Amino acid sequence: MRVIVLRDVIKKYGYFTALKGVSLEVDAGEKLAILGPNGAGKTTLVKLISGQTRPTKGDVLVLNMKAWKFNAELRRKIGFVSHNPMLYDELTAYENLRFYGRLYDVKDLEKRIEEILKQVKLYERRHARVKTFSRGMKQRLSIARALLHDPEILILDEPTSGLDVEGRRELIAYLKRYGEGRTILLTTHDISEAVSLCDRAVILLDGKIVEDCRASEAEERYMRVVGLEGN
Ligand SMILES: Nc1ncnc2c1ncn2[C@@H]1O[C@H](COP(=O)(O)OP(=O)(O)OP(=O)(O)O)[C@@H](O)[C@H]1O
Repeated sequence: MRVIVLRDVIKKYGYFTALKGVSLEVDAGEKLAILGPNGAGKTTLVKLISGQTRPTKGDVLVLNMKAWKFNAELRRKIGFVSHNPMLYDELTAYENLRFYGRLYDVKDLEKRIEEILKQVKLYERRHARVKTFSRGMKQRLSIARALLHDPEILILDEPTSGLDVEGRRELIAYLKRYGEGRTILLTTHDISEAVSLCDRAVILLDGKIVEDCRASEAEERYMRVVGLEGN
């Protein structure tokens, strides 16, 4: 089943065209890496799919619904993690999750929060304010938040940027384990990360998809179309 369909999508910011006619189809359960140099349009693409911005032209359908129309049913089916953890610093880990859980109407919320905090190894720190957390801990909490409502689709926009090697490895391991069975979109500058988490990759260059291949072929394709300096 196709869960994401983009047809001839153009996205302009004023006079600047960030996406120049992108078509893409993603099946349920597929794990897709979105690669490309700075400014290629990766964040714009995932913002369109997660309904944070609307296309200038073309269609963006997620689970057969227009992504940019505010739609509570669709919001509940998507989890989003970006390099900005999007957490409330003054609230504790527990309070942050309770806030989001109520927003998404999560059933058995107390139990679910306890379970997910244990999974990301933050249960012992559940009553500490987020401002006391390291960057890695914040990213683990933002994964917990994105998975709290058990979304079908997980969208990850450079989730490991700013983390050290160990933090990256750990985060990818969590995403592998808890992303199981979901559709995943991952934007990253780290091709080895893409290979480890994803089965398919697209390469964006200057607002267009220039390659669509198996993740295992992504490095060789990237070198061919973008070159080393592009990453
Ligand atoms: N709100 C905006 N207003 C104007 N231009 C924008 C806006 N957002 C993005 N752009 C421009 O659109 C282009 C694509 O940006 P985008 O953030 O999608 O690229 P990216 O591939 O995610 O880049 P990076 O790897 O640096 O995160 C860039 O040239 C950027 O400057």
